[in-house]
Amino acid sequence: MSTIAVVGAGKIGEALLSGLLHGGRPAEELLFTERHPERAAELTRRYGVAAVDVAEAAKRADVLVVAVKPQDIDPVLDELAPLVGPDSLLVSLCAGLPTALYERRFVEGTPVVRVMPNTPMVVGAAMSAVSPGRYATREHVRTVSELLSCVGAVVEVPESQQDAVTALSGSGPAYFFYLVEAMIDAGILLGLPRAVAEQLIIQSAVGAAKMLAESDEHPVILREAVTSPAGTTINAIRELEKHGVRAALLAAIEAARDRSVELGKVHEEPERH
Ligand SMILES: NC(=O)C1=CN([C@@H]2O[C@H](COP(=O)(O)OP(=O)(O)OC[C@H]3O[C@@H](n4cnc5c(N)ncnc54)[C@H](OP(=O)(O)O)[C@@H]3O)[C@@H](O)[C@H]2O)C=CC1
Ligand SMILES: O=C(O)[C@@H]1CCC=N1
Repeated sequence: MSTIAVVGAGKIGEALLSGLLHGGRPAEELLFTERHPERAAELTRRYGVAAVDVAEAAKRADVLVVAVKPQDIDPVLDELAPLVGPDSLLVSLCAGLPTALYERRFVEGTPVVRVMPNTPMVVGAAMSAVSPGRYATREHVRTVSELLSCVGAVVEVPESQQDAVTALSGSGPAYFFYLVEAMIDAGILLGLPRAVAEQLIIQSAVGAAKMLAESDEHPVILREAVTSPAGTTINAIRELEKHGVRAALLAAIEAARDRSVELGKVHEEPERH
């Protein structure tokens, strides 16, 4: 039995707890820390997982998952520093923060694995990318990858690619939700009842995602199969091109990557003496 503690059970921390429970991990093997007692009580009621303080989390957990906002990391590092060491295993889900930041603040040799997951972990369909820090061994990477494989797919990438991964799959679900939201609005514009528009678009999204995942065809081929000569789809595609939607996506994802880099830079600090 191994215990996993999530430090900061907000959106992604809760998604991880919920996904692990959904994947069959017993509640007794999970812990979390939260700074608002009402939020902690609500999560314990909802999931049957115990809320503890950071000291207890560090003492009892085999894997400590840090899931606070990058802007909130400093006090968490200060709290964790005297409690962790080479026998611990730290997992950071924080966008932009390099493993080197943790390594600088912790006892030398403390293993850290950087992970960029995404919220579909609540339904066992996450995409998580893992990168070992300087002191993380293959065994540490295996432990973290096995843990995450209970809540979706896992890929290992060099840490230098994590800002791009964050922009692509970390934020990725938001782009799809945004697209779905806009397409539902289009249904309203065309006079459909909202409930009908929602059903049409969500089922089309699920169907398209299933085809992307299950067929061997490239997305271009799948799109071409919908685009009949002189038909309806090509008229829509022409408008998408005219409005620069492809360029907008490239720029949007580049901006997300830049923000991830920036979040890491804010924490680029000189060695503490
Ligand atoms: N949301 C997402 O889809 C993804 C998020 N991430 C990363 O996960 C991290 C969390 O993001 P997200 O879940 O969206 O953010 P949230 O703000 O929802 O969650 C962060 C949680 O940490 C709590 N917290 C802050 N400081 C402490 C502390 N000292 N001790 C205990 N708990 C604390 C916050 O409490 P409070 O409410 O008081 O602030 C909050 O509940 C970020 O670093 C983000 O980059 C990574 C991949 C995807
Ligand atoms: O928006 C964010 O900063 C986080 C990281 C990836 C997804 N959500």
